Amino acid sequence: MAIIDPVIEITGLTTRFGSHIIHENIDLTVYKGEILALVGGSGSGKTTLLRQMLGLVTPAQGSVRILGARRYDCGREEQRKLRTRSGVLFQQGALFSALTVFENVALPLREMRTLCEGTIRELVMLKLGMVGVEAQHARKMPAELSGGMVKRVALARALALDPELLFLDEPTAGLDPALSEGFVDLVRSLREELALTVIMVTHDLDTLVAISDRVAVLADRRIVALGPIPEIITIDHPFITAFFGGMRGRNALRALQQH
Ligand SMILES: Nc1ncnc2c1ncn2[C@@H]1O[C@H](COP(=O)(O)OP(=O)(O)OP(=O)(O)O)[C@@H](O)[C@H]1O
Repeated sequence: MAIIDPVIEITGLTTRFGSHIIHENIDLTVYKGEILALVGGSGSGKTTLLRQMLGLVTPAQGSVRILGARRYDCGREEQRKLRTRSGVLFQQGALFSALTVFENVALPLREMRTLCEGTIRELVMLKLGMVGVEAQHARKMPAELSGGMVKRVALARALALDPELLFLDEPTAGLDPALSEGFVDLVRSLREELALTVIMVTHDLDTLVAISDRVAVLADRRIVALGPIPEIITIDHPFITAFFGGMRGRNALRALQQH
């Protein structure tokens, strides 16, 4: 896969909540077609950085360019377009509990206000099929679904508008290892099929090893390491040593060597 075009360009980004500085002068470029994983300790600002790429948290300083547009300095129409070009799977509140599976996936399509009911129906069923959810589940309520199925439906909703960028916040949290593996395989094949760029926050080493092309490590308010895993693990930083050096880290890295 040729990785050349930058689709996200963050430069000189600083984030403050009151007197609390979360990020300081961060630069990060994400390239078209790659899966970039953001890792870091609890509270290091991973989710906040993801939300800044999505236009949900304004940085104190710096610039965020998404698909060539300035995220925090463009008109309303441009903002709306950018939103439709990004799909998001948040860790919490993945689905609206009062809506059926069908209506959850239909929601972003209805918000477009341009599609007729027949087209919406076709697209919803297509997206559910893409993530391996059978048509019979479309009428179910989220509470009737297994954890793995909820994630798949949320992914179908994230893909509803055919996004170019897919943002995943802890996509495998709460799934057992077999379900995690299935979900990771799904993301990998969708990336190939749909030419997606994926930005993912994860604590899960197995997921990280299985699908990330590059990893960005957030610590000390900065990105202290950025690159493929074999490069990252050579960097001498306490977070990296603790994260990759434990028993789970060693097991996950062994899996990487066997790939
Ligand atoms: N809206 C907000 N107002 C004030 N503080 C915030 C806000 N959002 C996040 N924070 C603080 O910013 C810091 C970074 O939060 P963030 O959720 O980005 O970290 P994280 O790396 O994703 O953590 P975790 O792995 O625990 O989810 C935390 O100290 C958090 O309390």
